[in-house]
Amino acid sequence: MPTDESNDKRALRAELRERRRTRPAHVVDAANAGFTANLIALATEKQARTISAYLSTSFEPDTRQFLNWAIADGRRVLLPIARQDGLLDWAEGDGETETEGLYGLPEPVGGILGPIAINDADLILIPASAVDQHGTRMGWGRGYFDRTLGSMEKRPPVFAVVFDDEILEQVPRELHDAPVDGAVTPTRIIRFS
Ligand SMILES: Nc1nc2c(c(=O)[nH]1)N(C=O)[C@@H](CNc1ccc(C(=O)N[C@@H](CCC(=O)O)C(=O)O)cc1)CN2
Ligand SMILES: Nc1ncnc2c1ncn2[C@@H]1O[C@H](COP(=O)(O)OP(=O)(O)OP(=O)(O)O)[C@@H](O)[C@H]1O
Repeated sequence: MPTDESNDKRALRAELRERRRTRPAHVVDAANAGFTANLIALATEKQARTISAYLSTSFEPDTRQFLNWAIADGRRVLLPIARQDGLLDWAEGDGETETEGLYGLPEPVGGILGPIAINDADLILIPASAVDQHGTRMGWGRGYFDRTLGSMEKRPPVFAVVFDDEILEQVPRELHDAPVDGAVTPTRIIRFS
């Protein structure tokens, strides 16, 4: 039976998804310039040679300008490929080729690395629908990143990438939820703990 928390999450996610879909284009453009600047600042600060991120859709915080910078700067970029079994494979991004994966999300092409490839990352940038002041993160409801982070013995810094109004007072928390160390928004780099 679904718990109260999982029902709360579903309702909240629907609201957050709607907010992303209705954000005016000029607001999104300004936000994306901020994401790029803050993601570059964070990767530079962490001296991250291998960075795990995601290929954004048009409703998500833009990672593409950041990824282009990272690749041009000689950094290795790992991007997720959603598997049927709930795990994530990874492939290196080349800044050009991509395809549509399971669920219609953009994914890298070729050179599939298994789930443990994430262990090479010096910095993990993950999608989220919301995070709260304690670093509790809510994703999009399939548990991919909870499973991925939960399987890691040693985690590098993990930052969620969210719009400012997705930093909430409190996010419903379930036992399997893996907390994040911080969040990157268009205006701030936030550290929890
Ligand atoms: N660009 C991008 N790539 C990504 C992610 C992401 O959030 N963004 N992921 C991040 O994890 C993984 C895919 N995660 C997914 C998470 C949920 C659904 C999905 O269909 N959700 C349902 C709601 C499910 C529920 O509430 O139970 C839906 O949207 O209708 C699809 C993919 C891997 N790749
Ligand atoms: N470590 C785990 N092991 C097994 N199942 C898990 C794990 N983490 C999450 N799940 C399952 O995945 C489903 C979705 O979980 P939840 O609602 O927390 O996802 P989410 O955090 O929104 O997703 P994501 O991590 O993909 O962004 C739940 O049914 C949960 O039981």
